[in-house]
Amino acid sequence: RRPMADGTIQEVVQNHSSRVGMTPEDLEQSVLEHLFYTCGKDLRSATPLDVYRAISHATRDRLVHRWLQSKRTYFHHEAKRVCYLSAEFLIGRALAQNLLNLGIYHLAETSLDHRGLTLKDILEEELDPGLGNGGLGRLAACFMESLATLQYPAYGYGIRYEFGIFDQEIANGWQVERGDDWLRRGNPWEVPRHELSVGVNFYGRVEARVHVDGTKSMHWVDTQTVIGVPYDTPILGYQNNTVNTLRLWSAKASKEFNFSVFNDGDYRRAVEEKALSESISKVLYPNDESAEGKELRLKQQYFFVACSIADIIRRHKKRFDTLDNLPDQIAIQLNDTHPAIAVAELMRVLIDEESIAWEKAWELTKAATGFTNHTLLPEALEKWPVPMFERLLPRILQIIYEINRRFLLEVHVKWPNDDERKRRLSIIEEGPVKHVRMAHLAVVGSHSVNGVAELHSELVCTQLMPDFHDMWPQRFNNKTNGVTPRRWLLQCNPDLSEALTERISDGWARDLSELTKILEYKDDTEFRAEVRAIKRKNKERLAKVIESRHGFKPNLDSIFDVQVKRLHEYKRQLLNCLHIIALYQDMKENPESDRAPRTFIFGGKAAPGYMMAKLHIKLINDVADIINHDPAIRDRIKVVFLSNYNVSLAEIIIPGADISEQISMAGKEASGTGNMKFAMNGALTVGTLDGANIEIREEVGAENFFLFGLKADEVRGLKGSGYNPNHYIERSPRLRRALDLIASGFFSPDDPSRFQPVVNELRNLDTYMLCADFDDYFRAQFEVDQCYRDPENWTSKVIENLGNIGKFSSDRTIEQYCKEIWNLTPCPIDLTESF
Ligand SMILES: [N-]=[N+]=N[C@]1([C@H](N)O)O[C@H](CO)[C@@H](O)[C@H](O)[C@H]1O
Repeated sequence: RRPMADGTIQEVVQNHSSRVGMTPEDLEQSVLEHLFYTCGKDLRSATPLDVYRAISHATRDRLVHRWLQSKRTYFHHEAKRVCYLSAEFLIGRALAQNLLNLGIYHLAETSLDHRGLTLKDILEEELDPGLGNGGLGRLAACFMESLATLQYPAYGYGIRYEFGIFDQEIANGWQVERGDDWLRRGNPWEVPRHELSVGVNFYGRVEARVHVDGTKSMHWVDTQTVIGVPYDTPILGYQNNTVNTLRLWSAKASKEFNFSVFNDGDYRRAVEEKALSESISKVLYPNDESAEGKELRLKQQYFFVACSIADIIRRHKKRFDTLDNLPDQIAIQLNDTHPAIAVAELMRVLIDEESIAWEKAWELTKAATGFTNHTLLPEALEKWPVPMFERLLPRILQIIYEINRRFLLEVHVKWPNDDERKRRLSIIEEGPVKHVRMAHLAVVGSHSVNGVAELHSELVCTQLMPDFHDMWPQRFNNKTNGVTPRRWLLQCNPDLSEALTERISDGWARDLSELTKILEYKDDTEFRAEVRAIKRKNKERLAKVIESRHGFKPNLDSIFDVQVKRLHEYKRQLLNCLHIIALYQDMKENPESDRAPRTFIFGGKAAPGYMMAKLHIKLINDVADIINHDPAIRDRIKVVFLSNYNVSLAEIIIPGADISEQISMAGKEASGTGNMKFAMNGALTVGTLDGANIEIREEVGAENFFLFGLKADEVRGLKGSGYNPNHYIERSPRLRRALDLIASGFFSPDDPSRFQPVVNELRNLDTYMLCADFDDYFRAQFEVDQCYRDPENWTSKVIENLGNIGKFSSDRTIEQYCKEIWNLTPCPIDLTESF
């Protein structure tokens, strides 16, 4: 507390050197002090988990003053901030990333080493916060890190699930789900903010009150309240002073026990009510790209949205005594339809709680809100039954109806006699049971609607929402995804990062477009040799994981051919499996055939209720079993399914890959982000012209990308003209033979008809056109083989990918969002500034 000239007392964030000193000794001292005071242990009795907690707290000590200063700076400078609302944040482990972004990774390594401890081992003690399903959740995490690195004021808002995405075990080739109790060891990276808890209403009814001045107001009464308790996680910028906040809401019963119920001796109901309300943030729904219709899911969505909107308005009113400038101070981004109810909730708060007129409230809501669509899959588009909405959120439904009434009036003005168009556009889907279309609510309530890659954004306009595009073409835009180079290169591939920094300095870590400078070394033999040596070392690390889990050491000279992503038929893991079987049959027939050895590596979870995807996992494992134990094949083909694919495993697999499989049916994968991470780590892509593959190929050069398959318009054309898979099976002996082998039960001697459903789907429907793309895929894979056996040619392609991948940094994506949707400007943090 410093007395100022004008007599006022100023608060300055102090940092006492011993506590946050940046020398190895200081850090070592802090770790020992936390071991003692925080964990109640000394070095002799400390477990690796204790050391992990101690160094995590010591690291946290070194960011807290930045965190506080960031908040104060934004408040003081009235900085506009983005609030990224997402039901998923797949943030991965925090310690290594935070040490790196604080610039003290090596310091930590040294100070632990000094005590005979290995940072690498300690890092393994951290459990992955699996608060997401896949790409959408990880994208939100990459975005938060880029926002902080680019010094933009930002809040991430989501749910603090007690159980994240399930842990996947493979038992006898089948996926088995285990609860992911990720908090069982505590979490040093979160800070509860009980004082900012919010009450959220459910159920009840709405009553209208007419006031003496004739005005009417709506009141949502007899509700059941659940408390949302915020837990804050710091999001550090890369080597700057910015620390933004990820605020995740946890549900708590509003009152411990409903004593009146309790006193009536209905103990069970008392406990049930408590458990019921706290079940809201209990578990993440494990569906990727398929809408979950359960009432608890709608409760989860409204819960975190209502908490977040209340928090946003509370903070705004603390600074301003008007809400008129809300859109100048806040940008709200809806990460898919999961938080779309925010449009109606913001309206409710502005009208019912802030007494703002409907029209004004609507202008504020639209101006403040943006919506991102991440998928075209019809089954992923969320719509909720009106009766469920009525029961759970009666006031919100009323507001949605009024939004829709006014919207359809706007449609009527433009297309007076087009009832069919009104029916298509309506937020309410007519039918025996009416439904609320959440994507429609999001578009109507937003000033911006974007897709996540050029092709996808185009298909959003032409396929998914043509009527809305007709209505508001100016709202639709594209923001091609990106990934943070801090986690997905600097952290997961330190050797390659060093080789780059040695030659082009470390500017690339902040601005990935600087990677083009490495192209000057394309013909540099030393660099080329280093690129190969680094890949081999990373393959070795991956091979160790495979050996420890599957008991065999993959051949490091083999092509590490990797497909890791959620299991979904449109991602076509089955096509990859068909190629493996065809290759196997070829090798059996021509044992002398001279092909490069391959290690096929799969990983990915299937939604627990998605039986076909689970059957594909079983097929891959059964095929692996047969081929891996076939003496005729030796190690020329090895197949492995690595269980429990998550962010941490990806950080080991991706740097060790030679081939990145991005083989979805064109028009189905909105973007993909794994494709970007692989190319950034020196893998070459085998892919279709789908999602961001198209832009990756444009950037790295067609000659450095193994392309195959039908284009999106060809897929639509063929489907339109009655696609018949048999037409392709008859013309492809390899494909037919592979299908016959599966159908024969060769890979499932214990249950010969196990995979009949897989073969039937391909022969009768082939929804994702594997048969149409099979031969071309086989051809592309043959090109991979040929190229791999020419290491100089391969290395050139790898360097071309590395040098031209800069576009796919989430920094570029975030800059575009900030300039074109959120109208945000950076707000650097000065630690000496006092307020
Ligand atoms: N939901 N969803 N969509 C996805 C992914 N499955 O999470 O979002 C990702 C992030 O936008 C996309 O990369 C991916 O193509 C798309 O399928």
